Amino acid sequence: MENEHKTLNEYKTLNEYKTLNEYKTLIEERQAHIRLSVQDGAKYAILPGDPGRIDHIKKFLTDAKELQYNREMRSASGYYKGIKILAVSTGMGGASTGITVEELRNIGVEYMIRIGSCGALDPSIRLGDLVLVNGAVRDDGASKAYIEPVYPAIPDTRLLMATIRSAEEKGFPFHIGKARSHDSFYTDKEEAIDAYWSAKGILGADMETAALFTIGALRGVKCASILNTVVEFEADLKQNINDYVDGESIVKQGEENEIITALEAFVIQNNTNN
Ligand SMILES: O=P(O)(O)O[C@H]1O[C@H](CO)[C@@H](O)[C@H]1O
Ligand SMILES: O=c1cc[nH]c(=O)[nH]1
Repeated sequence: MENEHKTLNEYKTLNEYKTLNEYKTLIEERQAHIRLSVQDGAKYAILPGDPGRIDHIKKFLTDAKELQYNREMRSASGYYKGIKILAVSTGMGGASTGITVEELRNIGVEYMIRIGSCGALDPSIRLGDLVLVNGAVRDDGASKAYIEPVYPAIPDTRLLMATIRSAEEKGFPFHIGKARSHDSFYTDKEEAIDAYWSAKGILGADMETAALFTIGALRGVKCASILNTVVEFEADLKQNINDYVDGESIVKQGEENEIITALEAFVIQNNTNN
């Protein structure tokens, strides 16, 4: 109920609605892609790329329930230390991430943390290490569809700080730095591109963080991104991602670490808000 009213307040209070039907339509109407309505909303959402990761997040939630599964957007909700959490997969890439961010905001989500996977671009980063992203190179198409490339892709400072504090308190291996978000995996230039951004001090590569940060910031949503390293720098990309999908243990541990880091960051944020 708390979240419903937050969103509805952006429009009018209940008394100002012309009819009860108008009010009901607003809270019951499902978003086109995530298929969730204001009634499903929560203040906090954790966003994996992979719909399969929803199962792993649910293990950390009480009263976890599946909500919707449409295209690549699968959702579940539950509670972590008494706080309602939505888990919604974005699918791969900035385009579907942008749609997910917009529709989650429409149902009242105010804080979003991506829990993704990345390939390391920094040679010192090991499998399963977390990258807490403090800025992203906007090499994707979706963020550029919203605003010119000079606009920075950066997380919400306090939410980033909360992720740093929770990873530190848990003793997880992590790095703080920049990521590069891209739209391609198999062009003929990937090695040269990775070498270029590695030399510029970028820590890791993913496909969603830049769109999340850019679109989230433009829409007033507070965002952060935690990436689990599934490929070390200059290692075999296909082999490593296959190992991850097959449940290889170090990267699975990294995934668990990023889920806990995000959930604990929401607890820190929630304590600050209250
Ligand atoms: O594991 P997720 O969160 O999907 O993240 C990474 O994995 C996918 C590519 O294999 C891309 O979506 C990339 O950003
Ligand atoms: O190298 C990688 C590995 C995972 N995800 C990416 O986007 N790039």
